[in-house]
Amino acid sequence: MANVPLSNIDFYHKHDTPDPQTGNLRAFLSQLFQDSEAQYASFSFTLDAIDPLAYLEMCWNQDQFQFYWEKPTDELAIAAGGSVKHLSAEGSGRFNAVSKAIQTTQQLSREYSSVPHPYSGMMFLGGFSFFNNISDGVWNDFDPASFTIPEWTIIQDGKFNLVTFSVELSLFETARDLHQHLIDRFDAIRKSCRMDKKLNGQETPPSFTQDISLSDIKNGEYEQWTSTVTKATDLIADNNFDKIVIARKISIPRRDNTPPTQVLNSLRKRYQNCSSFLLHQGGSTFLGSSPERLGSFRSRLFLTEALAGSIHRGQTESEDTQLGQHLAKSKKDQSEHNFVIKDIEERLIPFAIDFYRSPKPEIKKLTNVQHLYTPIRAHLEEEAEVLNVIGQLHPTPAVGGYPWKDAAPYLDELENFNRGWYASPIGWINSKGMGEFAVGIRSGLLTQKEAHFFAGCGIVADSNPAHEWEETNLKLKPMLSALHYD
Ligand SMILES: C=C(O[C@H]1C=CC=C(C(=O)O)[C@@H]1O)C(=O)O
Repeated sequence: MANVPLSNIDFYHKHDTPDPQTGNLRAFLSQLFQDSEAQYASFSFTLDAIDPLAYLEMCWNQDQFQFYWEKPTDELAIAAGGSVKHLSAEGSGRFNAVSKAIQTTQQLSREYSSVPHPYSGMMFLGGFSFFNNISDGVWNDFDPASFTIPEWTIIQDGKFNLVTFSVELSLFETARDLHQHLIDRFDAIRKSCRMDKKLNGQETPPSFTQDISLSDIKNGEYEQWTSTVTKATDLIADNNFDKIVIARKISIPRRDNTPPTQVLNSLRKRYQNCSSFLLHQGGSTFLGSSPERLGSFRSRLFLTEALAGSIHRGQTESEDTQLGQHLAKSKKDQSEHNFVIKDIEERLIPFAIDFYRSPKPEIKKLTNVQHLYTPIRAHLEEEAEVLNVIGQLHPTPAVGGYPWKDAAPYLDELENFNRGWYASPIGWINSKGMGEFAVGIRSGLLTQKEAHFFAGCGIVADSNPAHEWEETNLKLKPMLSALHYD
């Protein structure tokens, strides 16, 4: 978490560890091996004072699934690694397919926890592609829907830490073998934490600062952008649709050696009210710091939001306030924002018993940009499946268009790249029916050879290409800075 420095790791072997003398765990294990339906199991134990990002950094394994999520203002951080099971799907039915696969896996899973805690138990970590399928080879490591049950998860919830180990039971012959495995995993975490203290005493290898700035990137891309935005406003004037979100992709050869965990460390410090995320699979890393929540859910309560309409931050407090007021009054930004509210509410109707939003947008201030922001709170119907709700909301007009069915066919033609997982739902679900999905914006994809950065903005009837260009530059800044590209 932001207030726990990377170097300040400590870890205690407490009374509730998988100690051979722990009666409850032994009883659970022997029952587990008599349960003919059980195929997976998870084991949660408390930990003291550990920064999940520090642990992930220390045991980073390029060849394995790795995950990180942190929203400092919510005091929640999740680090995870390894893969017990991977669920994937594609096409328009991918949300439903993953939802069903998760339910089936949960029915076959058993859970032990040394403490009753909402974050104990198995987690499903992953996300979805923007479109039903992915046509660009740079996203080869990411399926259109991809969720992993990690081997280990460390969760920091406020000041409380929990570690969970998940296993596939067929890999263990006896309860004793599994018990030994848990002891070994626990000891390995302890040892790694000791090693980390040494590692943190060493100098971090310097990363090569790049001589690439946003003004260099401008070149021919600016002319292309102007013509794309003009085409979009022409299509709006011809009544094809009301709004479309056009994005840019910048691809740069990778010459820096900044570890992804360091990028995340810088993002979580600078963007405390954002969800900083990292998904590493098959050697590629998709990461970012998203200000936009697509949905978070706890039981039947579902929180989502409209986030659209942007302006830069001021140099002084008064300039900043004036800019915020200007944004709140801007007709162009209001219309951009209102399409998002209207569409989210329309899409929630089939799933919600009721929903509420404040009548006027608030201003959400990030380090370099401020947005119009309207939180929306809904109570879902008993039978609503949250991943299907997420699938219905995606893409909101904050990243897609309005009406989406009319704008969608033009997006491919206007943007000259496939979005992959950019602007898609990224997040987690746990065994208690809690979860959160951010919209994967302010993000980048790191492959072995290249870094790809994405940023888009909402185009409405009176959008101006030059202003929108500057807005995308502001939105690119967090990732470019975190990777030393500015
Ligand atoms: C599409 C992006 O931002 C969206 C979220 C907030 C504000 C936006 C805007 O003002 O255009 C965009 O709708 C992006 O950052 O890539």
